[in-house]
Amino acid sequence: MPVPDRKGLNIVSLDVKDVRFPTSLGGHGSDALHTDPNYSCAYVTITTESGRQGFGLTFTCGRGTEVIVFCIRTMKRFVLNKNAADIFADFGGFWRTLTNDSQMRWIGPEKGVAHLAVAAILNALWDLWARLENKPLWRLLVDLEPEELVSTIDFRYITDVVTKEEAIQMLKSKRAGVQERVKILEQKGYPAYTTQVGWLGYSDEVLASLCAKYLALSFTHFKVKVGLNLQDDLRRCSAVRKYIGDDKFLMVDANQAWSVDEAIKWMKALAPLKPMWIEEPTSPDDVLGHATISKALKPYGIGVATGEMCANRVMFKQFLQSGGVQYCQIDSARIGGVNEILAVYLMAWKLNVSVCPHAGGVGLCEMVQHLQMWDFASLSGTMEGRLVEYVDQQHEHFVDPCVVENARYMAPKMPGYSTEFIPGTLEKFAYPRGSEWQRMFNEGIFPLPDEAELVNP
Ligand SMILES: C[C@H](O)[C@@H](O)CC(=O)C(=O)O
Ligand SMILES: [Mg+2]
Repeated sequence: MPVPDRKGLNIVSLDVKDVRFPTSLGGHGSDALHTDPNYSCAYVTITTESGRQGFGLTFTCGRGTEVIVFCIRTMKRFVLNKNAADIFADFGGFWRTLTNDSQMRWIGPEKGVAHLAVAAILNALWDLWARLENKPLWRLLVDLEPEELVSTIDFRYITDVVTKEEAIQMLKSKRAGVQERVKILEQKGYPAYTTQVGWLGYSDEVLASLCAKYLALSFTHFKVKVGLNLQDDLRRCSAVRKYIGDDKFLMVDANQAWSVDEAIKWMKALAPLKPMWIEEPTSPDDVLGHATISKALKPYGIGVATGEMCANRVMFKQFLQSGGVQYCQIDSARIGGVNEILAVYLMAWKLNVSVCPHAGGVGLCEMVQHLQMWDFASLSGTMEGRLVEYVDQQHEHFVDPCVVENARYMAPKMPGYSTEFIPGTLEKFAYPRGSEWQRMFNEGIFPLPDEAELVNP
């Protein structure tokens, strides 16, 4: 195991900040249910005795970020004064300590605010580990021996689909071609699709100009938000289909707007526009509902995608087992960090479902590219039927922003998980005291926050 020397790696601080960007002003990121999101995150910085740092975040839509910040502060006790090398040497064991504390698990377990907090902390730890190894995270994952990688995963609740031993065998069977696939990633990157054209708050004119922009950037797959009004959806999706032509791909995303029967009816109406998938047609918890929708839409060639609000590996297991999902959308900031996401990739591969990561949020594009590149190099060995979402927002705030060229993510080169903000970002966008927020309050662009938010230092 490439576990760093323990010297200097005692964790001496865990800092967390509420960071918000005023994206609702332009309708960026808007969908049927999140009509005015301010793209935000709880941003964690972990520092060791020797001054080494790891940065991690979980994505939110504005209000409520302070709740996650509080939860992360409560969880500090599980991290402070631990030695980072000890954590990495038994990452699976540490994962259980963090997610299954006998008192805190009552507010989860492994779901909701508690799990979002866990994700931010674990993302910071994985970033720290990759930095200590002087590798981008995807290379750290690829270079771990199958036994080492698998030791980071908690297999409790999923052994009926995949066991530790089976996972090791799956990874070993792919070892032979790993270096060739790494070269392919370094030379050609990984295919992306764009959601930027179709936020629900965008006017028809903006949608038209963005279609032209992303076509010129060589994108072949375009996702459009739907679900508020069928006539509007028909008009917007017809326009996009007209702009992109029949040889490109259209995906639609309802962000949980419908009941099961409504989803089927609505999608039958959109079927002539040939959407490749309907994303989050109904409640993210309704496994059997998704299976019903998948079955009903199969004859129309429409698959079902979900995962960005899937609570944990157990829910993913059921979606994958039930035939409720044809495109599995892992999210780097919702479930329990890389450790739990690896479990989902293993189950999806075994159950023959393509993983197409969700990335509509702050820093998600930066993170999920690493995970999907690991999948190509070490597990699935294929890019067939797989794409990583790309939204062109907030990249300028990252020290190592994702780079998308010719509609492909270029392989990250800098050490870490690409999660560190540039210094000015916290000064400007920490909520509510950042200079940009102060300016917007003074100018009346946003109301002063209420008491709950003000208690956040
Ligand atoms: C609120 C977010 O922008 C959400 O709409 C993102 C999403 O559903 C996606 O990227 O997919
Ligand atoms: Mg979505």
